[in-house]
Amino acid sequence: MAGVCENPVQAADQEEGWGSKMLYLECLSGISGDMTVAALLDLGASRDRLLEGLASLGLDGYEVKIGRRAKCGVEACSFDVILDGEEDGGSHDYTEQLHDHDHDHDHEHSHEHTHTHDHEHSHDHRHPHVHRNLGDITEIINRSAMTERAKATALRIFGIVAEAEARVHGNPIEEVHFHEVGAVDSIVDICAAAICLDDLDITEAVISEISEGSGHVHCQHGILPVPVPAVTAIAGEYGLYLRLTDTRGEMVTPTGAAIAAGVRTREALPDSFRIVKTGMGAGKKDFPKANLLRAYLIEERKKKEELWMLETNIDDATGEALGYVMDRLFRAGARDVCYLPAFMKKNRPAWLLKVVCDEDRREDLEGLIFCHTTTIGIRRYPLERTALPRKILTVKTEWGEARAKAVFRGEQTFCYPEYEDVARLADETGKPFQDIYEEIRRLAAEV
Ligand SMILES: O=C([S-])c1cc(C(=O)S)c[n+]([C@@H]2O[C@H](COP(=O)(O)O)[C@@H](O)[C@H]2O)c1
Ligand code: NI
Repeated sequence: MAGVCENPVQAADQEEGWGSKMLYLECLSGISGDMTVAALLDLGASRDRLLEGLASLGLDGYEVKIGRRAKCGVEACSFDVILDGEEDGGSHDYTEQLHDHDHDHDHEHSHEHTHTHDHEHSHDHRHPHVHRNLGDITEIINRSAMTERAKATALRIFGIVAEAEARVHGNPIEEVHFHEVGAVDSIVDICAAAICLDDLDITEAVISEISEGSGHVHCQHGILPVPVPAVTAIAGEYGLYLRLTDTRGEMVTPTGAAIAAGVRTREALPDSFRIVKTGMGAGKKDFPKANLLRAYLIEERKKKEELWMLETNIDDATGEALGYVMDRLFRAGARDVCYLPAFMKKNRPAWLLKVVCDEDRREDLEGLIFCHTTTIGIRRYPLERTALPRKILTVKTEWGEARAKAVFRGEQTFCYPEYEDVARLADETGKPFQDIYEEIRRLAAEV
C-alpha cells in the first residue's frame, strides 16, 4: 500500500534561538496508559477534544473520570476509565500488587471471560470482556472521528503491544488476541494518549530511563514476574531504558511501555533547553516515592552553526589518492567535499580541494588532509550560508519504503527523492531509475 509512514523533522538550524517544541516524559515511577493521559491533560491537552474523540470510537459500557489526585502531597491530574458496574477505582490506591483473588485460569480460550484488572482497581471484581484482535481494534480506530495523525499514533501503539504479545506467547501477530489490552479501558487509554499527543502537536519526544518495581503481579495469564514479559519484550525491541528498583509492585504496564516506545523520536534530551510547561499524571497505586509521571514541554536551544571552508591546492597526487581522501573526509563528517581544476603557481595543473565542515570536525578533517595528501598547508575561513528549512519524509511505494527531502520556500514545497533509495529500488525491481524517482516524488508531494 502506498502512503506516508513517518515524518521526522530536520529543520535547517543555522539560526540561533529556540527549536520546535518536544515532549519529555520523566518516568521515575514507571509509566502506564492512564498516567500518560493524565500528564498530557495536565500539560494542556484539550479535555473537550479528548472526550469528543473517545465518544467517536462508539464503545460503550464505560465512563471516563478526569480529576485531581495528590501523591505525597503533590497534586496531579488523574484519568480513570470506569467500566459499568465498577466502583470508582480512581479513589483507591495500591500498596500491594498481588491480591488473593479467586482467579480464573481457564479464561484464555473463552470468548467472554472474567477479567480481573488488579493493577488498576483495588477491589476484587469480575466483569466480562471481549477478546479482540488487531484487525478488530484497527477497525474501531479507523471508523472513529479521531484525526488521521491520532489514528496513526494509536495504531502504532497497538502494533507495538501486538508484536510483544506475539513474541511472548509465540503466536503470529494476526492471531494475537488482546486480553487486558482488548478491554475497553485499554483501548480508551491508548486512543486517549494518541488524541492528547495530537492535540498538543507533539512530533518529537524523549523518554527518560523508566523505573520499574519488583515482585509479581496477577494478570489474566496468572502470576507474572515484574517487569512482565510484554514490558521486557517492548523495552528490548525499542531500546527503552529500564531501571529495576526494590519497590514492590508493577510500575510499568505493557500499555505504558508501548506508548513510550511509540512516541519516542529522540534518544536523549538536548544539551540545552527551556521548559515551556510541565504536567503531572497521578498513578493509582501508592509507592514510597510519589507515583507521578511528569511530562515536560521543552524547547531546544539552538546555537548558531559555525561552519568552515578548508582549502588546499594539490599538484602531485594521483587520482586514486584524491578519491580516497574525499571518501575519508565524508566518512569523518565533512558536510561537503569537492575538487576544482586549478592552474596554480609554477604553471602547474592542479586540484583545489574544498571542504565544508562544522567547527567541531575541523581539526580532525585537517588531520586527514595532512595525513593522506602531500600538502603542507591548509587555508580556512568561516562560512555563512542561507539554508531553506527541510524535512525528511518516508513514503511507502508499491516497491518498498523510500525517503525524500521536502524543502520549503515561502508557500512553495519542493520534494527531492533520496538518491540511495531510488537506486536501491531500481536495483531491486529492475525498473527505470526515473520512474521510481517520479513515483517517490509524487507520493512525497501528497503529504
Ligand atoms: O497484552 C497485555 S496488555 C498484557 C500482557 C502481559 C504480559 O506480560 S504477556 C501482561 N499484562 C498485564 O495486564 C495488566 C494490564 O495491563 P495494561 O497494559 O492493559 O494496563 C498489567 O498488570 C499487565 O502486566 C498485560
Ligand atoms: Ni500476554
